[in-house]
This record gives sequence, structure tokens and C-alpha cells, in this order.
Amino acid sequence: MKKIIIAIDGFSSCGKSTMAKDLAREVGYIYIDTGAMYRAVTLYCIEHNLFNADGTIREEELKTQMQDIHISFRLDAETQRPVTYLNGVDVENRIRTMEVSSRVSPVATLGFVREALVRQQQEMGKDKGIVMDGRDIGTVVFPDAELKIFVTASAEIRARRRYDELKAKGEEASFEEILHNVEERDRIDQNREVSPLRKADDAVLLDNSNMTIAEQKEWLKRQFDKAVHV
Ligand SMILES: Nc1ncnc2c1ncn2[C@@H]1O[C@H](COP(=O)(O)OP(=O)(O)O)[C@@H](O)[C@H]1O
Ligand SMILES: Nc1ccn([C@@H]2O[C@H](COP(=O)(O)OP(=O)(O)O)[C@@H](O)[C@H]2O)c(=O)n1
Repeated sequence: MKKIIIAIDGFSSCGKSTMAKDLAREVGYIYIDTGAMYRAVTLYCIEHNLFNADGTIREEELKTQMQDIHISFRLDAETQRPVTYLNGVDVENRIRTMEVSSRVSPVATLGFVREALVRQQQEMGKDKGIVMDGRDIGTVVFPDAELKIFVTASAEIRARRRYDELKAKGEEASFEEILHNVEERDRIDQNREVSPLRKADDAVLLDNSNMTIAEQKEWLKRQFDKAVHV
């Protein structure tokens, strides 16, 4: 069967990576979480004092240090889930904290950061057989992807899902703080100059506000089957 590229974009915390990971596992494709890459750069900035006290980024310093930032993914042998590595260190849990969530979207507005990460993402998908999720996959990274999905759900539902996830991990965060973060990231992501978040004209829209994880998984598998059989 021919191998294709599947681009899954959409708003924050709506279930993109959940459905992308499930599909990749089921059909034997590589899964790449591009949000994890922007989060890893953000963690690097936090750990290397590249944020000023007012939250702005020391752009020139980050620019010269981009060549020292190496991001990779390895499958966890036990869970078979991908784990994000930053310069050889497992940062999977640290990139999911509220601190990183609250700083990542400004980092993702920087053209030189996007250029470096998009180049790596295109390289990762050059042999196809890949499911990639993010904000600009169907519009910029792989504009010729054979299957493009754009996912959304109401902001309250997305914040509730993220709240439940963080609570299960034992991280303290209020629902209001998470809702604010989700809305703020959507605002920055949609309004940035470079590669703003938008639905590609040829993407299939999925509002999963009232869908279970199992239902959206089946829906995506049907889209995949259709795309590979044309
Ligand atoms: N349809 C759904 N119903 C309820 N919870 C969901 C659904 N899809 C995903 N989730 C949960 O919502 C949270 C955010 O999902 P995730 O896949 O990380 O979103 P994204 O990649 O879009 O940020 C996770 O805890 C996930 O388990
Ligand atoms: N392809 C991408 C992926 C993420 N991002 C940025 O990275 C942030 C974190 O992405 P993410 O996918 O981990 O976000 P969640 O929806 O999982 O919380 C987003 O809010 C965007 O600012 C981006 O600009 N382009």
C-alpha cells in the first residue's frame, strides 16, 4: 500500500496528538509531535536564561544558540510512546508543565526558530509514512500532504481535558489558568506573522467537542483508509 503524509493541525489541547499517536501505531507510521519541538526550544530558553524578566525573549542569544539545540524522539520500550529528548536528555515531562505552556507561543512566533524546526520536520517526513501534528503542518511543512485534518473543540472543553490530564499527573493548576492559557495560545498562534494557525483549504474539519477518544480514532482511521485507497 502506498505511504502517505498525514497532517493534523488545530487548536491547543483538542486531542490532535492523541488521535495522531493512535493512528500511527495502528498503521505502523512514524508519529511526530511538532508542538513538543517548540516546547523543547522553550524549555532550553528557560534553562539557559534566555527570557528577560518581562517575559520577552533574548532573541539574538537564542539565534546564535539554535545550532546547540538538538531535539529527537525515541520510543519508550515499555509504553511504545514517543519520548522527547533535548540534547540527549529525556524532557518529556518537563515540556508539558504550565511554565512551558505559558511561554511557548511567543517562542513559536520567531521566524528563525520556525525555519530551523520546519527544516527538521520536512526531513523527518521525506520518506512519507508519517503522521505529524501541529499548527502549520498542512499549510507550511507539508502543503502537499495526502491527508490533512484540522481539529477544533470549544475552548472550555479543551481546557477541561487539559485540566484533567494535569491533575492526573499531580500538577497543580487551576481550570481558569488553563482556560486562559489555551485561549491566549490560540490568539498568539492565529495572529503571528510567520505561519499563523489556519485551516488549509483542503483540510477536513473535525469538531470533536462531543466525541469520545474512541470515536475520533475510528473517524480518523476512516479518513486514512479513504486517502490511501484513492
Ligand atoms: N475526544 C476526547 N474526549 C476527551 N478527552 C480527550 C479527547 N481527545 C483527547 N482527549 C484528552 O485531552 C487531552 C489533550 O489531548 P492532546 O491529544 O494532548 O491534545 P493536543 O495534541 O491537541 O494538544 C489529553 O489528556 C487527552 O487524553
Ligand atoms: N507546528 C507547530 C506546533 C506547535 N506550535 C506552537 O507550540 C505550542 C505548543 O504546541 P502543542 O501542540 O504542544 O500544544 P498543545 O495543544 O498540545 O497544548 C503551540 O501553542 C504553538 O504556539 C507551533 O507554533 N507550530
